[in-house]
Amino acid sequence: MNYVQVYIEHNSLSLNQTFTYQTEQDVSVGCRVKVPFGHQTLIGFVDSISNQCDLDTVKSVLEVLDPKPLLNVELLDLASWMSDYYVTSKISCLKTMLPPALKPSSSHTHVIYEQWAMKGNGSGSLTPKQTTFLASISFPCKLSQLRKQSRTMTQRLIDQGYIAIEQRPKGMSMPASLHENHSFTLTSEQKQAVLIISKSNDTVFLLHGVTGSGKTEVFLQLAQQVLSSGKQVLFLVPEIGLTPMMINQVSARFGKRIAIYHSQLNAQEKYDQYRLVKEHKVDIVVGTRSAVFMPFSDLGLILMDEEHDSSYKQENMPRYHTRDIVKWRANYHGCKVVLASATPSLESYARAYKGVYHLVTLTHRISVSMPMIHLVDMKTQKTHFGLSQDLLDAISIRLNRREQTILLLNRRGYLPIMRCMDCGQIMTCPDCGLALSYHKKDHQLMCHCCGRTFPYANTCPSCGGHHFYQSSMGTEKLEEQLQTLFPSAHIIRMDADTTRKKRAHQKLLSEFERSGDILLGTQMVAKGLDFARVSLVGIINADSGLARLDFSSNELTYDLLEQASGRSGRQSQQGEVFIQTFDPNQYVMRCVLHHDYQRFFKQEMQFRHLGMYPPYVYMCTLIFSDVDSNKAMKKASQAKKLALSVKVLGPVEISMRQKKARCRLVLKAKDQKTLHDCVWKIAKAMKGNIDINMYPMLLEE
Ligand SMILES: Nc1ncnc2c1ncn2[C@@H]1O[C@H](COP(=O)(O)OP(=O)(O)OP(=O)(O)O)[C@@H](O)[C@H]1O
Ligand SMILES: [Zn+2]
Repeated sequence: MNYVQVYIEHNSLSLNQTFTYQTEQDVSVGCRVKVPFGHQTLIGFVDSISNQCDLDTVKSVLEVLDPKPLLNVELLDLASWMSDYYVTSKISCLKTMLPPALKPSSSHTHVIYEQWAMKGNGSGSLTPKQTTFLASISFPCKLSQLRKQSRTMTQRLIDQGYIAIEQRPKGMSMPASLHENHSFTLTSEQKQAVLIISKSNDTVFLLHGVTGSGKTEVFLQLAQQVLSSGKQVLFLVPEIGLTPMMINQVSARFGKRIAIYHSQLNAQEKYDQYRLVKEHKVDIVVGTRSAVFMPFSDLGLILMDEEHDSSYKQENMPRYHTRDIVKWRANYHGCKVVLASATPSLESYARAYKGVYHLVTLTHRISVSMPMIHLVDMKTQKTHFGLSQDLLDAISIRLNRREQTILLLNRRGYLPIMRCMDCGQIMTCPDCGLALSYHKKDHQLMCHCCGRTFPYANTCPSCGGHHFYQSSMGTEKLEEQLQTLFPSAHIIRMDADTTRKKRAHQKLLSEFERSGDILLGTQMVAKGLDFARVSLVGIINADSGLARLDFSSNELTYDLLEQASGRSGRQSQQGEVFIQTFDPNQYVMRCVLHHDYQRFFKQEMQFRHLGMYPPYVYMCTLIFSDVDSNKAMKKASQAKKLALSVKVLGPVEISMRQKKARCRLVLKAKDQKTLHDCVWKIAKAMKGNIDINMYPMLLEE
């Protein structure tokens, strides 16, 4: 008889509690089992196994779900480490690591594969007709199309190897022929970077390269070296939808041996990609956050692009940061890590500064200089619908020259705030207490925090008034107004509302590349885009992020402005940027004006030092929630009494979530272990739900 200790996820349990069950079946650590728990049947993971037990009564396992453990030894170890490091339940870590469909079941939609024709290295003689046919094909293209044109000639070219066939899940983007196997001659800076990283004995590198300095090519060359030595490569990107060009480049370079893993895949597609890695059928994985848990067996290199990006931090349980996982896995596999960004996180840059990471820099763009920044002082400018005359003139010039413009407004919807003109009351979400936005197309009010929507009422709930301030605007209104100002311009809007559908990002971006004049949107338009014809970037409301007064507001604003600016003039035209601000002397604006990351870093580090914030201290937030705000406050105060070894801020009441009041404590310590031990002490002593966020990137979410 086997006695197994099983992790179960249940509200009533304290962190990482296990229960003992018995079974006669074969079972190993890490297998999923179905077990009775109270009146319920739950699925748990086996934590350990023994053949003895001193309990009087032991319930039996109902079913062993996996003949072999789903996760290998490395990933099981990683789950234990994560649970300890982030003070979070081990079962949530195990669950996070696995693709949603562990086993394809008939209820899942199956992937449909398509055959693509790729250019092959054929040999042998061809008839003149076949030669003309071959020359007319623009690779890659769907095989079915070629067959329609001539079945026999297509087959002949396949037989002779002039056409190679590749299976791809339907709907997956294919490498554009333009990028086909095309690698650049590296600039001397790029060459130097590749050389340093490949020759050095250090493990973690920070590649700090200004926007448009060609970091991608450095990545690809490093990947190439590692792949030729037979090892695997993990290439992490923040958001797949925004990096179609990057994906094309990687797939064009490395062909079939690539898996692409991200949140827009359905369960079956994820499972397929996961299996490809597990069975070592691919050598390189390009993916977002969750790809960091792929079951590699022989990892040789991890590349993390835009390492500062907040999407690398998971904001629900387990609240991990991809960078931490990357370093853990690199250590396990004995491989190198390259973190890259034009605006590295303060934390990473501070480590590089101290020599913990090896700093490698790219200081120039490939063939143009950095874009020219204009800070537009909105206190003195004449504006039309929130747009300054300077920016409008610059847009007109671009329209006349058939160049492209990107506009950033970091608020979606039509009216971001509904404030009554009679009594001043703001319409708020009853669940969160935060302002509701009006969305004109759907004609409804929406809470951007919880997503709840309400029918539009043109009546103030407090005084019955019918007039609302029209002073602020979101992307939906900006689009409408730009279209009035520039009636013949082709304007494309990209924000959470226009990108709900699968592959919507790609569609909008290729529409922009083909025929767009203006791309406007939220922070999505600031990330990673590389369009040759964009020579103007406008930032409408540059101060909005600074108003938040979070400890990282300056850093996030600097990143956003510098990254957005970086989309302008990347290839041949000299770029220009107009930043609309009410405070052009604020130091973040001054640093962006000169693309001066170093100065930003030094000054911001001083503020962090004075305020005792990361990276000078280790920080954690604890949030206690309850329908009764007094109870939430009481729990927070109890926890505070346990936190003797660290500095504590709060408790303070913060915005509600799901009708529950929330109270927050902020814990800080100079020493990581002190903080870690203190949080564990609280987590063990206080049962029930505490939302623990170790090393948060923001205080307010
Ligand atoms: N050696 C090279 N010669 C010519 N063009 C190059 C070279 N390396 C890169 N490029 C081109 O320069 C442009 C910028 O490169 P890339 O997109 O890699 O920049 P980046 O450093 O990732 O910038 P960002 O941080 O803004 O994303 C791209 O269009 C790329 O194709
Ligand atoms: Zn809400």
